[in-house]
Order: sequence, then C-alpha cells, then structure tokens
Amino acid sequence: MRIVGLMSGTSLDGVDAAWVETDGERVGQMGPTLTLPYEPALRRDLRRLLELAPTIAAEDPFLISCTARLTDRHAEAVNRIAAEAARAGLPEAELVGFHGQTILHRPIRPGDGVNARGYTWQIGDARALAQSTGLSVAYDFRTTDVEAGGQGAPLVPIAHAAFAAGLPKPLAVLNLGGVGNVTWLGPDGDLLAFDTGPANGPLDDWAKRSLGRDYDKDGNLALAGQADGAVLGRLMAHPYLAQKPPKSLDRLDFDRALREAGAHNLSPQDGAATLVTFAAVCVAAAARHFPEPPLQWLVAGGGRRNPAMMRALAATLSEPVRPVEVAGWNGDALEAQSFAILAARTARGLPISFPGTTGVSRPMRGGLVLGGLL
Ligand SMILES: Nc1ncnc2c1ncn2[C@@H]1O[C@H](COP(=O)(O)OP(=O)(O)OP(=O)(O)O)[C@@H](O)[C@H]1O
Ligand SMILES: CC(=O)N[C@H]1[C@@H]2OC[C@@H](O2)[C@@H](O)[C@@H]1O[C@H](C)C(=O)O
Repeated sequence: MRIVGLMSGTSLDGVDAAWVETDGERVGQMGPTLTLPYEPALRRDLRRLLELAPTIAAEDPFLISCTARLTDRHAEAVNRIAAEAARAGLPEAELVGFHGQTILHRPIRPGDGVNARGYTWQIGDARALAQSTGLSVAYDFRTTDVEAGGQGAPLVPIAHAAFAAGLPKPLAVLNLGGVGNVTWLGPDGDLLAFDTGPANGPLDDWAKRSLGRDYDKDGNLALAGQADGAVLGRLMAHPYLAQKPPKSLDRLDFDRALREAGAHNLSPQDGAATLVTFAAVCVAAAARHFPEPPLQWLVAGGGRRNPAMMRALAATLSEPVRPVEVAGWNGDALEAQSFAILAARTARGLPISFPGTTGVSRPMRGGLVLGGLL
C-alpha cells in the first residue's frame, strides 16, 4: 500500500508527514517527507489546550477551533506530500495514517484500583481530513489498547522493528520528542518499549519562560550552564524512573515534580542544563529495565539535534549513542513513517500493540478506517 503517515507530537511544533510504501510488516519505497510548522498562534493555543484538557467540554468552541485548525494543517501536509510524490513519479497514496494531537493521556498507573480505566485523547477530525484529501483515513490508534487495559503508548515499536530488520540486536531505538520513548529490540525478535521520561517538552517550556524562545536551539543555553546536583537528586527520586514497564506519560506529567524540585528557580542556563541532564538520566534509568544491554542506541526526534542532549546521553549511557541517520533512517520523519506502517497494519487487521509495548495481555489490533478501504 502507498500511505501518507502523519504525526503531530507532544512538542506541538508542527505536523510531520511522510509517503511510504508498506504492507505494515516490511518497508518498501520511501517517498517525500516534510514538517509543516504550526504558526505561533496555533502552537500557543495547543499548549493552552493541554492545560485545559482535563476539564474541557467536547463542545467547547476553543477545542473545536483548535481541532479544525489542526486538521487543516494536516490536510495541507497531505496535499503537499501528494504533490511532491507526483512530481517524483510515485503512484498516488491510497490511505492516510492520522495520529492527531494528544491533548491528554491518563493510562492506568500503579496504585490505581482494580476497576480503574485508562484514558487517552487525540484531537483531529478524520472525516474532514478524508473529505479535504479525497483519501481513506486510518485514525484513533490508541483507544482500543487503552480500553483493553494497555498504556495506549508507545505504538511506534512495531514500526521500529520493521525498520531495524537486518540490524544487529539487541538494539535500542530512542525517540526524543516532547516526551522520550525507547524501543528495545532483542536478538530473538522480542520487543520491550515504554516512555523514558520528559525529553524536550519541559526544555521548550523553560526556553519560552526564561527567554521567550520556542526551544533551546542547538543546546546553546544548556551548554552554557551547569546541571544543578540538588535539583537533579530530587528529580531522580521520582517513582516513574524505577517503575517497571509497561508505562507511558502525559506531556505534563513531570511539571509538578520539576516545580517542586526547584528546577524553575535556576538561571536560564543552569535550568536548561539540568533539564537536559535529567532527560539523559531518565534514559539511563530506562536501560535498567532492559533484559540485556543494547549494542548501540539509535536516536530519533528533535532531541538528536541538540548537542547538549547528545553529549549528556553519551556521558550517561555505557553504549555508543548515534543519530538514526547512521542506519540510513530519517530521524525527523521516523514517527510519521511509523504511522504509515501502523495505518497499513490497521487496514490489514494486524496487531499494533503488544504485551511488551503497551502491556496488553495479547497482541491487539487498533485504529479505525474511514473511507473506501475496509
Ligand atoms: N536544532 C535544535 N536544537 C535543539 N533542540 C532542537 C533542535 N531541533 C529540534 N529540537 C527540539 O526537538 C523538538 C521537536 O522534536 P520532535 O519533532 O521530535 O517532537 P515531537 O514529534 O513533537 O514529539 P513526540 O516524539 O513526543 O511525539 C523541539 O521542540 C526542540 O525542543
Ligand atoms: C499518548 C501519546 O501521544 N504519546 C506519545 C508521546 O510522544 C512520545 C511518547 O509520548 C510516546 O509514547 C507517544 O508517541 C509515540 C509516537 C508512540 O506512540 O509510539
């Protein structure tokens, strides 16, 4: 199948799109990719929506407006990719993999009662996207898993496995977006995946708060500062780090802990250095849950563009840490490409989540398809 995969991640910086030929198990031809950045007003409104999400009503005009603007940007991304693919002589896509934008993620956590139910919320109007692109749309990838008692995240691990076919194992694939997530691929095809902890999210908030910038470009702020040992020590005691997988995070889950640990009282430089070091410490803590150490870490997502982050990871982890480009992958498009693979799996009725990834009791299908395909 020819699919346009879309991902709007927790960094809220824009939508990534990628044209992929795949049957959901193997990756065929890879077509054009792009990131369509959100205009500052949409970025600001989505950030505000994260705060409002726990109490907002489904019919709230602000929510409806954010959903419509977000969907429009996704349609624009699909149409641009389609035009680029046509220019490159590629066949037309038949399906879109539409993740949407997570505005709230509250899966089951340790200590929840036996009758507790998880909850996850991705906004985006699949019907409107199908109409404005003329394509079938696979969407709502996380709900079935959460309803079955899974974490609903991360979902990209099965796609990581497809990309990593042929690479030496054990291998760790680390995505550093707003939140970090890791996939450990074992030598016998085993898969263990979970969210590591905060990655760029709190750092972006810090750059905004202390300097009015969207993010710490090239890690300049962090590289000029010193991580604060006392703040780090308090953060390292957070129970999430020791908690056994499966586990996953909301974009704001560490906000209170960061405030209470005193991270917001530091200078802009020391605050950034502390947040970068903490993101790396979370990854090192994640590695303690692996069945055996990986041969190497392949890093995707915007965090790999931050030299302070890559340096902190190299200093904290025992194995080589490299951007996914060393394996010939595209670290900016990997999530969008992964949602193309997930869309193919949805369309074919193949499982998208597993006991080792979201903690469901058996491999689970997921996602819905709107349009002619199913
Ligand atoms: N040159 C750079 N220097 C420093 N940081 C960067 C650079 N480029 C990108 N980033 C960081 O990467 C972030 C975007 O990462 P990415 O696009 O992987 O996130 P995402 O897809 O929204 O997140 P998620 O993986 O949580 O879904 C930016 O918000 C910024 O913090
Ligand atoms: C609920 C949600 O949207 N989670 C995202 C987020 O961003 C990174 C991390 O937290 C990961 O668990 C997930 O995204 C990736 C794409 C996933 O589901 O695999």
